[in-house]
Amino acid sequence: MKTVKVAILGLGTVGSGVYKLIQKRADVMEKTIGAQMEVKKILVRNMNKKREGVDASLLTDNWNDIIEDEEIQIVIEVMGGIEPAKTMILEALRAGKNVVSANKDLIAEEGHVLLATAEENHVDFLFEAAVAGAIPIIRPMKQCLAVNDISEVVGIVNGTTNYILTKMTEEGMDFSDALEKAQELGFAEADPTSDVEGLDAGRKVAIMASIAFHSRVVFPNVFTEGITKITAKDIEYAKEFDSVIKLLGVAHNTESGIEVGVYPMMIHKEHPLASVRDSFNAVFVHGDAADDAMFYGRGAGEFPTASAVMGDVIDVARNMAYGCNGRISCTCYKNLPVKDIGDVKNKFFIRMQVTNEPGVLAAVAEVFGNHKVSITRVVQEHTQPHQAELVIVTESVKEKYMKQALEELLALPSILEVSSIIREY
Ligand SMILES: NC(=O)C1=CN([C@@H]2O[C@H](COP(=O)(O)OP(=O)(O)OC[C@H]3O[C@@H](n4cnc5c(N)ncnc54)[C@H](OP(=O)(O)O)[C@@H]3O)[C@@H](O)[C@H]2O)C=CC1
Ligand SMILES: N[C@@H](CC=O)C(=O)O
Repeated sequence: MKTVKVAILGLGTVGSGVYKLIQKRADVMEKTIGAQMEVKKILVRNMNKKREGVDASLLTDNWNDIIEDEEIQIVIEVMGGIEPAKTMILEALRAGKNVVSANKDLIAEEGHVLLATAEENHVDFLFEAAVAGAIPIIRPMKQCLAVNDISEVVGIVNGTTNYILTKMTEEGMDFSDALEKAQELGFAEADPTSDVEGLDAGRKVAIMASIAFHSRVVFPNVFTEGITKITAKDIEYAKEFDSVIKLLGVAHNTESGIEVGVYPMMIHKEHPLASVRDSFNAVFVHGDAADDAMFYGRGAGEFPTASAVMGDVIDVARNMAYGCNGRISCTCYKNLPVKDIGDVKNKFFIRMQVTNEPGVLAAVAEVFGNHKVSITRVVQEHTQPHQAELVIVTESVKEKYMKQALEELLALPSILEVSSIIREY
């Protein structure tokens, strides 16, 4: 019986899940891949950390123990960050080792370099776990939907923020308490700023857009706005409007270029994405042949993420059995422009504090009118003796016109504060 020998880089949330799944599924590996699977080495940073249930003899903090070991055929990179992960992956690929990675930070910036290196060396570089945890989305877009002209990919792709928004909406939980809980549950990144500021979702949207539209979209192309400014009051208004607030990653392939962004959006409660709760993720894809397809599941955490990683590892091992590694390569054969956010159209919910006097509403409407912004809904609430809260909902308008209108509004003496600006889906 053959043995496929693997190395795991990182033994944190995801690495531990991968290690445990390899042990747990040992009995079926023979039937699944026609070989046994053995973890030969595990790279960690801190050799003194206590690691329950792990054979200590496998641990190393020396990369040479892995790269120089010719028996290791698959490297599973689950340590995260740009460096040293990038150098290690490139060295592994050049040494003829297949690589599986969950590292969206790196792939969203340098995926094309890693894929090209894999291709040159006839090995696999797979990364299903980098987007939406357990949900199969990379492979379905690359393979099952390959014949489609995909025009839209929209989704909830960050488990931490979806968990926080769910807890704030359903239990009135405080933002920081909900974040702490998400960290305890292993959903959050090492630096949770990536989650709450929309950067993590932005990286995933860049990866999905590149695959969906066959054109390279990198993280710096993605406009990102997080959920840190969302208040209990905004959530209350969303409920009043029969909606919920979700952090959405949105990518469209339009005639004038690719639109990519991540922002909190009010979405009507009847929409399927509105019922995606806790750390669950969901992605909608629209293709010209398939029409609408939706993918739903756990987007973060130890086993959901390890499940996706292991799917790739098993694929690599199967390819090894048939000698066909390196057959799935980069599919970015177009060079489409990515639009500036200013040229992207959205509907807006704007909540502001104004002086409570005649003519304020008319002045606000005039400013919006001057900048091509049409108003669809107005709610006004008297909050203090001489102050009111004014909520305006707009029609779809280019972001640059909304920006200009807001700048002009803020110069009006009757506008005391613009408290929230949230897009509507
Ligand atoms: N957590 C999740 O739900 C998901 C995570 N991912 C991605 O998976 C990857 C891993 O995430 P996660 O498991 O949460 O991260 P953790 O922070 O829990 O674990 C990181 C692991 O990598 C090791 N490590 C980090 N830097 C080095 C280094 N320079 N040399 C050697 N070892 C190193 C750490 O070692 P030590 O233990 O010694 O500190 C640790 O074991 C990231 O790319 C992340 O974005 C993707 C989808 C979901
Ligand atoms: N921090 C990420 C982990 C998975 O990618 C998230 O919360 O979704």
